[in-house]
Amino acid sequence: MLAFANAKINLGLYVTEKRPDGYHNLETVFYPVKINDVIEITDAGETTCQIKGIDIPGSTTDNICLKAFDLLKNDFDLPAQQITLLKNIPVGAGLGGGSSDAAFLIKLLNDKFQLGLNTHQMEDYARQLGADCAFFINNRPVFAEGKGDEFSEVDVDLSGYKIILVKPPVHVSTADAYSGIVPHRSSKSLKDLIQLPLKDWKSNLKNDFEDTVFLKYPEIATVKQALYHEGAIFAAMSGSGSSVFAIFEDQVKLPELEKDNKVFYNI
Ligand SMILES: C[C@](O)(CO)[C@H](O)COP(=O)(O)OP(=O)(O)OC[C@H]1O[C@@H](n2ccc(N)nc2=O)[C@H](O)[C@@H]1O
Ligand SMILES: Nc1ncnc2c1ncn2[C@@H]1O[C@H](COP(=O)(O)OP(=O)(O)OP(=O)(O)O)[C@@H](O)[C@H]1O
Repeated sequence: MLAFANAKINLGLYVTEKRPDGYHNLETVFYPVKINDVIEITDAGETTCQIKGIDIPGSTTDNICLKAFDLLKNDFDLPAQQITLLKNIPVGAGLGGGSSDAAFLIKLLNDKFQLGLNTHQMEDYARQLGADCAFFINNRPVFAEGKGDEFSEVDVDLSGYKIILVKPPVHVSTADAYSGIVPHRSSKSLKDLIQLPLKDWKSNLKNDFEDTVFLKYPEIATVKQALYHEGAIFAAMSGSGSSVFAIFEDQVKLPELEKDNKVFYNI
């Protein structure tokens, strides 16, 4: 069986306070985008994970897909599986790639072995694997708070626009990015700001990681400026970086940006 695990971007991201458990509370809107990893599971003599496509730093045995499998195996009698992952989502890019793989594997195992888990039960398993993971179970635009895994409805539809994503050749560690942040409560809730017309997002929506990450990696700020120069209605770094997305009215070609970065069109 196969699953196509898409990525996400963050429309606004406010880090509001440090939690006693060392994590941070935040406000963000998760929005799914069409850059997909492909996950295949087949019955096997032992459970292993084989990775193709983009290289993932670290050992294959540390892959989050194996953590997801082991989590469900603790509660269900699952036969060994060969997990094959075709990695297309840039790694360490603020796109939730690993979290998405884990969430889609949970959904795949639920379907293949008819575990009978509903959306909320799968979200509870996903929460144990990462702060970004639970979003990918329902996989629809949503307002998120808490660690990023407490959801409420939001009405955002960008299907009439062209979304471009630019990945500079920079890997940003999420933990490092959070360690550089001074949490603060924003004067207006993102729940209200996100309802503004798209043309007003540039002056109202912010990603709190940009201030510190741009200082350390100015090439990411340069990409954002270039996207606005090319006519983007809204552009921002996604998550803790390093990728930058931009929303355009119409198709664009970005030959200058393609020279130094990986560019994904119309995601
Ligand atoms: C930056 C975002 O991408 C925004 O969507 C997410 O908050 C990151 O989520 P994630 O990559 O799934 O993060 P995890 O793998 O759960 O945590 C990685 C590290 O990031 C920090 N972390 C993560 C999420 C959060 N709400 N507060 C944190 O402080 C912690 O140091 C944690 O050890
Ligand atoms: N299947 C996987 N795909 C990508 N990274 C994985 C995977 N399994 C484990 N990892 C580890 O998780 C780290 C974070 O990867 P990921 O691509 O999720 O970062 P990200 O896109 O910045 O995510 P986020 O937006 O949640 O910060 C990687 O550096 C890698 O070492």
